[in-house]
Amino acid sequence: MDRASSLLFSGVHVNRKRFSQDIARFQQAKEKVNSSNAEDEASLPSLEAKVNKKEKKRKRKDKDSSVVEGFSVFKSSESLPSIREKNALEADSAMQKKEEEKQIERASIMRKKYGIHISGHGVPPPLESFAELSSRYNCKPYILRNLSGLGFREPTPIQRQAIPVLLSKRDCFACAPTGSGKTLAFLCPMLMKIKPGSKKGVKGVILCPTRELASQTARECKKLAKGRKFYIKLMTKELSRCGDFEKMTCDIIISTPLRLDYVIRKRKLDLSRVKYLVLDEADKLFELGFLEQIDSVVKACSKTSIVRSLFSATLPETVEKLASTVMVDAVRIIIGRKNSASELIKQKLIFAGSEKGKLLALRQRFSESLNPPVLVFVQSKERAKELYKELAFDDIKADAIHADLSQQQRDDAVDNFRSGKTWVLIATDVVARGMDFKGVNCVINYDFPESAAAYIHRIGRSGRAGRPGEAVTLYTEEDKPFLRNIANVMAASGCEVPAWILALPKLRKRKHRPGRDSISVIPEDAV
Ligand SMILES: Nc1ncnc2c1ncn2[C@@H]1O[C@H](COP(=O)(O)OP(=O)(O)OP(=O)(O)O)[C@@H](O)[C@H]1O
Repeated sequence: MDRASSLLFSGVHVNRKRFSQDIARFQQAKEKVNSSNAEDEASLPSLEAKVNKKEKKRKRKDKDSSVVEGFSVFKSSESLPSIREKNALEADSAMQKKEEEKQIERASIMRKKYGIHISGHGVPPPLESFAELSSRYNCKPYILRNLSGLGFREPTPIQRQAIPVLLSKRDCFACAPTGSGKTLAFLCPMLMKIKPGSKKGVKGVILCPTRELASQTARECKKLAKGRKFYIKLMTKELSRCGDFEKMTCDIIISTPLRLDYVIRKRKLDLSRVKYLVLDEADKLFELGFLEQIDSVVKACSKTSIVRSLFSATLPETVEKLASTVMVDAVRIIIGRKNSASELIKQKLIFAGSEKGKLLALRQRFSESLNPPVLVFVQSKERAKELYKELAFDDIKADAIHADLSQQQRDDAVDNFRSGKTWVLIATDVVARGMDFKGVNCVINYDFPESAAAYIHRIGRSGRAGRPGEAVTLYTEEDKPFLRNIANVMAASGCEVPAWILALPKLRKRKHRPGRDSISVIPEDAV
């Protein structure tokens, strides 16, 4: 008996004969079941394979899920350091933010201390010292050596702010008092950013309104570049006419607008690689007489990444507006009060009544005290010649400089005044801007200046680089209505001005250039 039937019938006595048919039927059914079991067994490998496959799949799934789980576990077990990393990063950025805030605060304290006013976004902090040129901007040692050789111990306010702005390749408007070191403020970044001796053309252009100023700037540039093989060229008349610019190595060109415009028009010089363009005495350069030439130079300096800058002691809003059409995202830097005279200059107004009265007043002053070097400004070359003739009769070492002289004569007049051979230099406005005659003790406005800006620049020939200076302005009845403009400048720089002058009516007319009686009192045949 097989096991199933024995279990089914255990302990039960069955009459096999009586139930033989049922047993036979049961037997058939059992065989059927057995045969079907046998069939099932035959198909077992495939089923097992299926099960195995399923099992494998499950295991793989499990494995996969364990991988995923593992990964997530790994993630969560690795997330500790990552959280730490995140925290560290956050702490770092918080510290960085704090440091930035401190820097901003330090910068604003320094700006306050030095009277630096800025507008524009992301303006770099001012320099604390020249040494920062190395630490912050990787400046080559020769510049620091030259600065120290020139006796410049610390940067002036305009240098503190304009140098970082230009080094960060931002266009800029810079307005700072006369004699406050604007020249170095634009020369220094230019030399730092230009590779000397490149054969690829001019990289720096400086425009000045007069040949004298261009020549002075070229000399200053060479002093600062000493020790490096820079090719710095002053655009003289001869160079503009005969220079072969294609064969010439030239890193920096310093020129008046007229000369540079000439070579551009003659297609002698390619300025398309210029990286730095400086307009010194910018408000003068934006006057009608220069405008076309400036336009031609600005167009010729066509590099898109060019850095353009405007410098002057006087920058009227009209000029800023006009210039802003060619500037990109410019920073504006004002030192002290905009369009004001240097506070180092003691300013005086003297009423002389008439033209004759002016000559008397001048003679009297020179007889009482002549403290050379003295600069005397007149309004025209004719008047410069006349006054020179008058003073030549007195025992004064005087000379004159004006546009009727040859270039050589003008250079000699400047050199003799600089070296002390000339005590009194009679000049037109040709030397009113930018000229750095060291130690001019007094500026005398023999003829009333034509505008407040002209006044600021003229008197700014004294009181330079921290030294005190004096300015005397003679006026006649005719000049009285224009006194208020000058008096405002005087008052703004802390000089005393009579109340009646400040109460004079405002004038619409800006320029004052009246016809004046001749200075000469000496008969023509006596000369
Ligand atoms: N950091 C400095 N320390 C001492 N002297 C300096 C410094 N920088 C420039 N100077 C000197 O100051 C004098 C005036 O400088 P600069 O001619 O550049 O003045 P400026 O601001 O351009 O004046 P202006 O408006 O009349 O053109 C120069 O004799 C120059 O050598």
